[in-house]
Amino acid sequence: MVKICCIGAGYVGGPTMAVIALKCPSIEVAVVDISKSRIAAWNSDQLPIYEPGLDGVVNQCRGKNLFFSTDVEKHVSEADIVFVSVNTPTKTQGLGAGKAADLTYWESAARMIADVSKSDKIVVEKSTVPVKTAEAIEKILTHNSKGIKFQILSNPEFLAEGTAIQDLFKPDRVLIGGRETPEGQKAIQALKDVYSQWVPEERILTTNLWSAELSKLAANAFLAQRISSVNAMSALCEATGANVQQVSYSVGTDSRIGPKFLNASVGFGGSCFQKDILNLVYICECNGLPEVAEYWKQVIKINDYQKSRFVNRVVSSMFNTVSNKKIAILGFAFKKDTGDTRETPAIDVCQGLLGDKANLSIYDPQVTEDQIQRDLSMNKFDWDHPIHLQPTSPTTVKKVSVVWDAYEATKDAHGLCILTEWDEFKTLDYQKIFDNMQKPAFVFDGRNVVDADKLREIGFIVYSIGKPLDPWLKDMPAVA
Ligand SMILES: NC(=O)C1=CN([C@@H]2O[C@H](COP(=O)(O)OP(=O)(O)OC[C@H]3O[C@@H](n4cnc5c(N)ncnc54)[C@H](O)[C@@H]3O)[C@@H](O)[C@H]2O)C=CC1
Ligand SMILES: O=C(O)[C@H]1O[C@H](OP(=O)(O)OP(=O)(O)OC[C@H]2O[C@@H](n3ccc(=O)[nH]c3=O)[C@H](O)[C@@H]2O)[C@H](O)[C@@H](O)[C@@H]1O
Repeated sequence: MVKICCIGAGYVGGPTMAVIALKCPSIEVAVVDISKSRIAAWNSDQLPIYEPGLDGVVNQCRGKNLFFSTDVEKHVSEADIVFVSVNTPTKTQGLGAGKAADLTYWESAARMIADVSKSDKIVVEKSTVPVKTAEAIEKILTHNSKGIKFQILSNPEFLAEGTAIQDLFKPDRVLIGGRETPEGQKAIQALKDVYSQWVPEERILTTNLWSAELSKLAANAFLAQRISSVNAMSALCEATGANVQQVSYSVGTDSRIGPKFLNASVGFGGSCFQKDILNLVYICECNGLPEVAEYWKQVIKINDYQKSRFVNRVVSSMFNTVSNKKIAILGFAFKKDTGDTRETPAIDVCQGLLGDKANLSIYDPQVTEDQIQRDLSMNKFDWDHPIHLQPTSPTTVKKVSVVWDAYEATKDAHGLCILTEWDEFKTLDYQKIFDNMQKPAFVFDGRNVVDADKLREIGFIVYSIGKPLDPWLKDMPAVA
């Protein structure tokens, strides 16, 4: 029986391995992690991450051919294929701080693999890593190998949170990069044999190592660039009276451009887009390509601009001050159908409003009070380290309350901001909300989820990102 071990039981390691176990009953899959609480949660009814459909997959395989364990060394030493899906955060100190990937966790995993291995292994990069990481890993493994042979493969993951299970069941493609030697090709074939249990042959792409590593950074950069492009247009739409949804639709019907990923928003979030683009920028700089680095940096600059533009709009509309005004925040996760708050635009928007002395009342159906308080008090990039290494008791932000209901959040509020596109925000009783708010009552829709015309009929002053402005808002320009 082929044995797979995955180091890192996070958003990628957990769902990916659960699907491999489900689709390949003849393979034994162990997912290991240094975080005891995470593994305990994977072994309980309350999984550590919220992902539609994940419970069902885990329940079908756990205890049969899918195991979660903190016994990292035992499972690595027994495995034929070792996936590494650990954190690759942005460096916060030293050379390349604020841009380069911090490979501390990767390196310690590689050293441990070399230490405990007693048989030949295929080591698979599942984490997103800088180009040429495989070469560094190869060096660590071969210098410490005691004669054992390792083949390194790059097999980046393209799943998106909230749709992880369907993305894994029906991926657009699976990408496997390996050495162009007979041993490298044999390793590629071994991994192909795993995926081909459920992924059509033509969707399994094979390349050299560096193309696979770079393709992952490139794919995320292209996706994020689309959002920054449409968000840049949203600012121009507001200035000219165009409607960004109509513009996106018109642009996206060109088959060369395509309709997906053109929704204007308060900004993109998530653990990877910013981190991976910064990483790409750093690689370009290291390779003497400052113009290319500058090009990709703009994607992040526009994203930051979009978030601060939103905050300025809120403040300027409300007579240029939100000091001691209650502002309701609906949605804190970085997108709907996940409880993940890593790099969520809500953090920057909330911090911007707190900077103007607002009182915030926050509601998100999947994010806990503890998580929100941690996010609002944590230093940039600290969130991307294993949970047990993060600050344990961050200070509570006093002007923030977290409630479990949208009606409670909006009661007596002067304004409400929609920051995540949760479906339930479309069908709230906005008449009831209006009746219980201070007047004039404002809605700032950062995701274009509400029917602005209906809300205006009720009496709200409505701002919808990228849409023609209410006369009220036109008279109050948001100048920083
Ligand atoms: N979250 C996502 O949707 C996607 C993430 N990625 C990439 O996958 C990688 C992992 O991301 P996530 O799963 O989101 O991170 P995560 O933080 O959810 O999980 C990483 C896990 O690795 C564990 N870990 C760290 N060092 C370890 C070690 N030496 N031994 C054992 N366990 C260790 C941590 O405790 C943590 O549970 C990153 O490189 C990320 O860029 C790629 C595609 C999608
Ligand atoms: O490497 C990764 O981590 C993953 O990053 C993204 O996945 P994810 O961040 O989970 O979610 P997305 O659906 O891409 O959304 C990212 C952010 O962009 C925003 N977004 C997305 C689409 C859009 O049209 N407009 C928009 O503002 C979302 O609200 C969210 O804040 C990619 O879509 C995945 O392919 C990739 O594997």
